[in-house]
Amino acid sequence: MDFLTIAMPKGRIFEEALELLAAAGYQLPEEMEDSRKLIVEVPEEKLRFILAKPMDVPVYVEHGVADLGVAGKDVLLEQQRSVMELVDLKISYCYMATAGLPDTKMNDVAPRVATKYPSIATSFYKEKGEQVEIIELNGSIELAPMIGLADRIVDIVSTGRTLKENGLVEYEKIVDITSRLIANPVSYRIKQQRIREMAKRLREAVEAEVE
Ligand SMILES: Nc1ncnc2c1ncn2[C@@H]1O[C@H](COP(=O)(O)OP(=O)(O)OP(=O)(O)O)[C@@H](O)[C@H]1O
Ligand SMILES: O=P(O)(O)OC[C@H]1O[C@H](OP(=O)(O)OP(=O)(O)O)[C@H](O)[C@@H]1O
Repeated sequence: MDFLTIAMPKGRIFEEALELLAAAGYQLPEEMEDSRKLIVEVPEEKLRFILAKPMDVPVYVEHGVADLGVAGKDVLLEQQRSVMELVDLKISYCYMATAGLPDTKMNDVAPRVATKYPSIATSFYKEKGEQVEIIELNGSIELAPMIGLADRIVDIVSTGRTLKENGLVEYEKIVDITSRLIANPVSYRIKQQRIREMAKRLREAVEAEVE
């Protein structure tokens, strides 16, 4: 069967993305949310889902093993892969910001910035004309200023609760983040009709949600 393959991020974005697909009229099995299966085929809709780590979604799409994917704008900005961004799904809103201990200046000599997003952080400070050393971490980024590893962090803020509970404050907002529907450029050409139809239906569902 000629499936459209969609790479979906497990975790935070997954549920909202499924809800949006349902709102766009796609009939998906209910057990998809609780299943541990990594490939889910829905023959009735001619769809196949690959359940991937959020950071890996653009990798599958760039290599063409997935025609489409759902990825956070943070991941897209960080990785700059050769994929097409088709629809702003307006789900999983958060933003990227700098933060640190209150009332502290950046170290004049060798300022250090901890982050899971080295490329975004580098561009941000470069644009400000500040030279910083980037320290790449994989999570619990807020620890870095608390234990003296870095002067600032570049990380995602959603409710602000993690910063607050750890005595940190936000300094600069960098960019708003939502999830996007992305496509492999070759798939887009070859399966244009189906992909454009899905993009259109999702766009309409997003509009209906916003209203
Ligand atoms: N509070 C938040 N923290 C992190 N990511 C968020 C938040 N709110 C929305 N997002 C979006 O969700 C995506 C991350 O999802 P999730 O937290 O499930 O994965 P992850 O932290 O990258 O993966 P894992 O923790 O499994 O390594 C981000 O790319 C971002 O677009
Ligand atoms: O503003 P808030 O609502 O508190 O959300 C922001 C926090 O959530 C994310 O971490 P996550 O929970 O993904 O854990 P991690 O530190 O392991 O990445 C992010 O890195 C912040 O730490």
